[in-house]
Amino acid sequence: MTFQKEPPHKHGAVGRSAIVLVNLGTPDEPTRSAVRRYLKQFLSDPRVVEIPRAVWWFILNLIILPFRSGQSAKKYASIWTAEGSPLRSNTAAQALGLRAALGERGHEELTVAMAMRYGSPSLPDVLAKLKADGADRVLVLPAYPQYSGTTTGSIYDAVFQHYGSVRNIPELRFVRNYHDHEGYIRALRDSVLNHWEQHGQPEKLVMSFHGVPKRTLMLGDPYHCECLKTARLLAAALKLKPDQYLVTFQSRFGKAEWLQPYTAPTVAQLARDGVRKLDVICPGFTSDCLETLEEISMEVRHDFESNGGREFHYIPCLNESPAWIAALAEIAEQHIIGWPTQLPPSARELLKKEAESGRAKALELGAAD
Ligand SMILES: C=CC1=C(C)c2cc3[nH]c(cc4nc(cc5[nH]c(cc1n2)c(C)c5CCC(=O)O)C(CCC(=O)O)=C4C)c(C)c3C=C
Ligand SMILES: [Fe+2]
Ligand SMILES: [Fe+2]
Repeated sequence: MTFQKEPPHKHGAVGRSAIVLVNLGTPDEPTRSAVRRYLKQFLSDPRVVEIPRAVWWFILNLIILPFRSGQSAKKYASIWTAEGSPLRSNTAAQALGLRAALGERGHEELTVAMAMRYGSPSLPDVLAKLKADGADRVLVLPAYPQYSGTTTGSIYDAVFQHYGSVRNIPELRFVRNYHDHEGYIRALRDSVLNHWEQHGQPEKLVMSFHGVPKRTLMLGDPYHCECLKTARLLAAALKLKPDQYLVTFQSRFGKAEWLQPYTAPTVAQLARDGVRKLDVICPGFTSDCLETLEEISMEVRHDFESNGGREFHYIPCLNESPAWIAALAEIAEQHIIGWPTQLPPSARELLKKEAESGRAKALELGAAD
């Protein structure tokens, strides 16, 4: 093992605190080659696909990547905006919002950055930049409310792996989940109630979560359980009776059985059973992305309408909603207990001097990236 080279530790150097909001990641462009690069990194993660490496290498490189890259690129093109991939721009906006919210709560010393597990800005690059800018306390905040080894667990892996070659490791803290956090449930409830104020209440509310292979549930992954708890709490907050809502799982990948019931066939069946007005919300996604904007709001909408459904509404993700940013700030605050809130006077002096010597930009790192 060789460790990364660092300048000698400066006596009395000022430590800073940082939060990294980490999301899944997304391609850099909606093109076949960029999607291929992204899918290759994503689907080579042993946390995501638990098949013996040698077997998977052939399936991935000879079947999945050649066929899926082009198909997925077309889907990405259908949701791309002037700001790029919605997942990335939404996560960046959340990081900026979180920085502002924490500032208002008196945490002037905190830096907030966003990073992606796959693609850019890459988690190792962001962690290295934070360290270079003097952060010696880092809170890793995954963008996933429900813990799964396939998502949250994989972010932890990438963090551990990065610091495996660092000599002077910062203090690390991790958010594990917030599927039952009051602020998160409140933000979801407000978003549904606002929607109903404008569009009226539907006959049924479908809560659609991203699926995982059923096998991972049997092998101890708590994800399924946490999704069901979120759904129960949201239903209670909305005072819904059991026959007014359903929990489903979307985005099945591959041939194996995934968590059931599957979203698309369930919605089609509801339409055939005579449901005319339906709302779908995706509480497991905190940012709108391909899986919500294309799969739910386009494909599943089509499945509903072509089976006799009349009125389909997709309720957007929390994205930058003020209630969600406030909840994120609460979640972060609950994990940084004991960290200094204010910059010590000596640090203010130092920042001033560094600003004068033109290094201010480097210290003002983070969300602006
Ligand atoms: C919200 C939690 C998520 C879980 C759990 C999850 C598991 C999981 N996903 C795949 C395969 C794919 N997912 C893809 C996109 C995608 N997945 C999530 C979130 C979770 N995935 C998000 C937010 C996104 C959207 C990314 C974006 O750029 O907008 C894709 C890529 C798109 C496609 O080609 O369909 C794949 C592939 C597996 C195998 C898995 C669990 C084992
Ligand atoms: Fe996924
Ligand atoms: Fe999908």
